[in-house]
Amino acid sequence: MIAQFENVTKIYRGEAGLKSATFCLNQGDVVGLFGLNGSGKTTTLKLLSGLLHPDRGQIRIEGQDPRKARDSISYLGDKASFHQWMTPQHVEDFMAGLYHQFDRERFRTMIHTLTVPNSPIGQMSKGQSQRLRLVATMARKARLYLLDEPLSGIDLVSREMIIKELIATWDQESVILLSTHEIREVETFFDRGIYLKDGQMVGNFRGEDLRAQGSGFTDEFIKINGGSQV
Ligand SMILES: Nc1ncnc2c1ncn2[C@@H]1O[C@H](COP(=O)(O)OP(=O)(O)OP(=O)(O)O)[C@@H](O)[C@H]1O
Repeated sequence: MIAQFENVTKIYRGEAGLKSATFCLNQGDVVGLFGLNGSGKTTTLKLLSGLLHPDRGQIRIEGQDPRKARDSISYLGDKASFHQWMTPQHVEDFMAGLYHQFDRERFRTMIHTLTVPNSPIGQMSKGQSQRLRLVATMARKARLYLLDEPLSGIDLVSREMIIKELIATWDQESVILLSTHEIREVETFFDRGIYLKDGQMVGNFRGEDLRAQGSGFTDEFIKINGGSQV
């Protein structure tokens, strides 16, 4: 087991953003974190990354507090992380300077396969700069990859290709936790899905169990959220 999230509650100004959530993340799994806007996905990812601290409960990454496990965690947040003037080469040098476990070769391979242009970020489209941020996050050697909405701004046709490439170049010695509400095009890539609704964890299913019942991650999402997929 890589990560353990036990009875975790996060309170924002008297209101619970996340209530008593419990789950484990195991090596080799690609796990989806599914929920509507405001359901608690970003809160969960920030808690695992050590950016937020729980008000109740316990989080362990390989037995340690997330704040002490920073080298094991690679986090793609919702905020832009690089300057507008930076090209992929600048990003590569910056990341390699910051993290000794940065794999330049993997970075270059993914830049090529995800067709990130060789131009400054300020001249890239939203989807192109999002691809670059995703590549930079995944080229770090880590045990836990936390990807907050990595498919946002990526066109419908490219989403499947991007997830496919991401998994094809992944060594499977870690776990990927990926939040999205765009499940349909990529649902076959998830081993497990964790569902959040109004800050509560309302489901934790293995893909193979759902398929054995003739269901899938999208079907469960629709069941849980009353027919709405954002
Ligand atoms: N900094 C904050 N201060 C106060 N409330 C917050 C803060 N961050 C999140 N919340 C609240 O916590 C709840 C969960 O928010 P969170 O950002 O985790 O949801 P989400 O599932 O990531 O949503 P989205 O899909 O819109 O990104 C929401 O009700 C939100 O309003």
